[in-house]
Amino acid sequence: MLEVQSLTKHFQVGDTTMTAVDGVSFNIARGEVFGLLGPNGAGKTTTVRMILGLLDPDGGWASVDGFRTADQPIAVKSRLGFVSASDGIYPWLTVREMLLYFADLYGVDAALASERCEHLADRMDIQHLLDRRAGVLSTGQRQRVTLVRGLIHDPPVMLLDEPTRGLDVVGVQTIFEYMEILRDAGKAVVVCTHRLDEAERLCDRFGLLHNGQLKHCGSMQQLRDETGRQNLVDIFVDLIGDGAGSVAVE
Ligand SMILES: Nc1ncnc2c1ncn2[C@@H]1O[C@H](COP(=O)(O)OP(=O)(O)OP(=O)(O)O)[C@@H](O)[C@H]1O
Repeated sequence: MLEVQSLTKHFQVGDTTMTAVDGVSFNIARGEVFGLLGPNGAGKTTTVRMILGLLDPDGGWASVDGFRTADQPIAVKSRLGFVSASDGIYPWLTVREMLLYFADLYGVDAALASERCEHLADRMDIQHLLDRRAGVLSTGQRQRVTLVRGLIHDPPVMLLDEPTRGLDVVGVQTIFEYMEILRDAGKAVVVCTHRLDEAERLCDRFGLLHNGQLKHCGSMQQLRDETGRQNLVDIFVDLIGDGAGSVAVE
């Protein structure tokens, strides 16, 4: 469903060229949750921005549901849902108005959008918030609304960038519930995070990025067999040595 092949991106930093993403390849099937993991600066966000079509790759390609980002950016965007910790909301709209507005931006038929809005509001327990102004929501309520918004156009592929950043224990639990909804719906999901403990519980397969390169890719069992280590923290410690301190393990 999501295919990433030899994606590469260089940046010019002063007089030197640095390679932020270096020939990264992976595939994600329907109903699969893939953790794109790595310490700060590993290249996670740059990879996601190339998949979304926000950044042109210097090499390689990404395709969503058979459509390549570089060739058919609109078709790709309509098939992607994106949720990030820094998502904004429209404070003067009610939650319902905002959700329907986003559905409309994606060209979803009005009757279908209303139906989806009710269904997702039920699943994510925000029915009681639909007629409130988005600007008055608490952080946790806002998070739920943002998660619903990412699904309003029913995309087959979801990208979640640091979805648990800044959330309390209830907020983190919400992400786990959301992930079940995505799995049930057969979405192909990419979760970018440096929270290895959460990733281990959330994801079916993992891609371990370091210095722009995908060093390991596979299920937890495959990674264990490949590295002889039992968990992601130990695998990363081996991979990046002293730099492992920048990977959150709490
Ligand atoms: N626009 C840019 N210009 C120059 N360098 C950049 C640019 N964007 C990213 N980089 C560099 O590319 C590397 C990868 O950055 P990226 O944001 O993809 O990492 P990340 O894995 O998402 O990190 P984090 O977990 O800290 O968000 C970093 O060294 C970063 O400084």
